[in-house]
Amino acid sequence: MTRSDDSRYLRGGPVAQRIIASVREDAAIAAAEGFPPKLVSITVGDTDAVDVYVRNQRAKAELAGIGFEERRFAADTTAGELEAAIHGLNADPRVTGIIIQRPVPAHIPIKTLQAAVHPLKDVEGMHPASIGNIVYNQLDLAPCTAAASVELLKETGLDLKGLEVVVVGHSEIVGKPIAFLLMSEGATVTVCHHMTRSVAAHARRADALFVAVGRPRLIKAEMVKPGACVIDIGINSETGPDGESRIVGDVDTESVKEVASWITPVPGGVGPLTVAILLRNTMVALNRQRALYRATYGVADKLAAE
Ligand SMILES: NC(=O)C1=CN([C@@H]2O[C@H](COP(=O)(O)OP(=O)(O)OC[C@H]3O[C@@H](n4cnc5c(N)ncnc54)[C@H](OP(=O)(O)O)[C@@H]3O)[C@@H](O)[C@H]2O)C=CC1
Ligand SMILES: Nc1nc(=O)c2c([nH]1)NC[C@@H]1CN(c3ccc(C(=O)N[C@@H](CCC(=O)O)C(=O)O)cc3)C=[N+]21
Repeated sequence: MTRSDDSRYLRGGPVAQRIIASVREDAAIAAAEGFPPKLVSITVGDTDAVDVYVRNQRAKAELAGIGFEERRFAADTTAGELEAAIHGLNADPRVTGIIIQRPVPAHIPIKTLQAAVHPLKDVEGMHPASIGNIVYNQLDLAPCTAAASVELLKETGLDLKGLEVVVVGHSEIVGKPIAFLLMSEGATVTVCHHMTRSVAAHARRADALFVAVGRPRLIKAEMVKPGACVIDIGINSETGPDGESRIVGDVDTESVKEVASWITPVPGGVGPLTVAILLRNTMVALNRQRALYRATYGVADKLAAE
C-alpha cells in the first residue's frame, strides 16, 4: 500500500466548512438588506438518525447565521394537522425554508406533505416540481444528501464522464437523485435495490460505489473493485462493544479501506456535508424568493426613483 489510511478517507468536514463560511457571508449580507434567512424543521415522532441530523442542523445554522426553529409533532398527529402547519409556514414571510424530516409515521402520506411545501421554500428539493428539475439537468437545488455524496466523489478529482458508477439503494431522497445527478455529469450509472440478483456482481465493477441502504456492514471488501471510490451514506445507530451507542454506515469500513482508494468515514463523511448543503440550499431559496419579490415590486421601486 502506497497511500496512508488517512489519505484514503474522504472527509466531509473540510468541504462543509468551506460551504458554511460562504453561506455565512451571504446570510449576513441578506440579513443586513432586510431578508434574514430562517429554516424550519418538521419532525414527526422519534428516529435516531433524525435526531442526529436535527442536532447538527441547529448547530451549523447558528454558525452560518441562519435562524433555526424545530417543530416537533407527536407520532399520532394527523396528516391534516401537518398540512395545516406547513401552509402556515408557506404563508409566513419570515420563514425561508421548510424541511420535513423522514421517515414520518406510516399513517402519514409523505408525498402529500412534500407537495404541500411551497416550491420556493423547498430547501430539500423534494417537491415534485423540484425533483423534476433534476431530470431537466437544473442542478442548483438538489436533495441535500444526494448532492453531498456527489460532491465528495468530485473531491477525488476523478473524471465523472464515462465513469462506471453503481448506486446501492434507490430511495426517492437518496439513491434516485444520486443516479440523476451522476447521469447529468456524464457517468454510466447502475442502480441496485433489494430485487437486484447480485448486488456484489454489480458493485465489483464500479469505479465509484454509492451505498444508501440502512444496513451496517452490508458492503464488504470482496464486493469492492480495487482502487474504487466508496461513498458510504448509511447512518445507523448501534451499540458498540463498550455498551455506548455509536453511528456506523452501511460499509464495513475496516476491511473495505484496504481495497478502495477512497472511502468516506462514518461519522465524518457524507453527514457533515449534507448539513452544509441544506444551509446552502436555504440561501438558494432565499435568493429565489428575493428575485420574485423584485420582479413583483421592482417596477414600483423604479417609478419611485424616477
Ligand atoms: N448521511 C445522510 O445525510 C443521510 C443518510 N441516510 C441514511 O442512508 C440510509 C438509507 O436511507 P434511505 O435511502 O432514506 O432509506 P430507505 O429505507 O428509504 O431506502 C433503502 C433502499 O435500500 C434498498 N435495499 C434494501 N435492502 C437492500 C439490499 N439488501 N440490497 C440492496 N438494496 C437494498 C431498498 O430497496 P427497495 O426499496 O427495493 O426495498 C431501498 O431502495 C439510512 O441508513 C439512512 O439513515 C439517509 C438520508 C441522509
Ligand atoms: N428529509 C430528510 N432528509 C435527510 O437528509 C434526512 C432525513 N430526512 N432523515 C434522517 C436522515 C439522516 N441524515 C443525516 C444527515 C447528517 C448527519 C450528520 O451530520 N452526521 C454527522 C454527525 C454525527 C454525530 O454528530 O454523531 C456525521 O456523520 O459525521 C446525520 C444524519 C439526514 N437524513
